Amino acid sequence: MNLRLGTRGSALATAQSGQFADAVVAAASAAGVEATVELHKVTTKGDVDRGSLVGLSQTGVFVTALREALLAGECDFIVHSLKDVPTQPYPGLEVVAIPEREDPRDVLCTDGRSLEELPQGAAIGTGSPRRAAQMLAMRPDLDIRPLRGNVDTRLGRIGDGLDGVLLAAAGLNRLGRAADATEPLNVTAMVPAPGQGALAIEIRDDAPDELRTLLATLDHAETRACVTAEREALRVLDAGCAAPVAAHATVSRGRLTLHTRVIGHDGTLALNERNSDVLEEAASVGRSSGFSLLGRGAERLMGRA
Ligand SMILES: NCc1[nH]cc(CCC(=O)O)c1CC(=O)O
Repeated sequence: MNLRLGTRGSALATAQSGQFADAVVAAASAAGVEATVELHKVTTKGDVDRGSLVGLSQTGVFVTALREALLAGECDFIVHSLKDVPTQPYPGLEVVAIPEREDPRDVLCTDGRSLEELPQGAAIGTGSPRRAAQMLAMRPDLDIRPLRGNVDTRLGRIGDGLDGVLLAAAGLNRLGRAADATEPLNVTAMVPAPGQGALAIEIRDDAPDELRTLLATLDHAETRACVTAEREALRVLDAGCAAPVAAHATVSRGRLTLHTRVIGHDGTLALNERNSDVLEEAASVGRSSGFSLLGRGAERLMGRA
């Protein structure tokens, strides 16, 4: 099989697509099939826009161009950062695998100082309302500044107007920049974004069985259950990647526990919901968490009521 993997051109997208391509070749070889994977570069609107995340009118700007290239037959499959993928299904496409998740945590990157060591009023860059609000809940004195751009650009701002920046551990790890993470933030203080650290592999729904079967071997059931719960909560809350909504599921002894948090923009008010059940009920755990939060006034916190 000679396969074409559609990818964005950013360093992070290229790194994670390249790593996944290697995994596909290895999985094929383990199954006694010879496969090659060639990266096909696609430019997306999200790579061009440089505004703050909050300013984007809709979620999914990073994924639409890739999906169109896949539907047009320019490539055979695509790899997304799951947290950038809108919750509604896309006609004609199918998520065939969700590989094992990377570190789901957010990290603080500074010149070496921990969060505790940063002075009163220190300037922290993030374009994410979820990160901003939870950061302010921990340290109300911090000066949260808007920040966008690729990981390199963001790291470059440390010591250049900013004392620190907030990033996903997964992105740094995939770029081989784990050493730039000064302090990983625990998932209770800084609940991650739904799907953070996970990838979603998409094919056309008329993809050949051989390709479908090969990619499906890279699915990780536990990760799939966790992100199903997280994204179902997000879907019920009708929130996108720019909303101050956090959801993180873990699995222990066959049970899945989902922690969902909706935070007011200044971090002073938050609603938390914890639900757990067997893995098979992942979607219903997410759904009931979302509905409980709506019943408790989540819409007001999200600024919609
Ligand atoms: N919204 C940008 C984005 N989309 C995916 C990642 C990397 C982390 C992941 O794969 O979940 C990042 C960068 C970041 O949030 O620091």
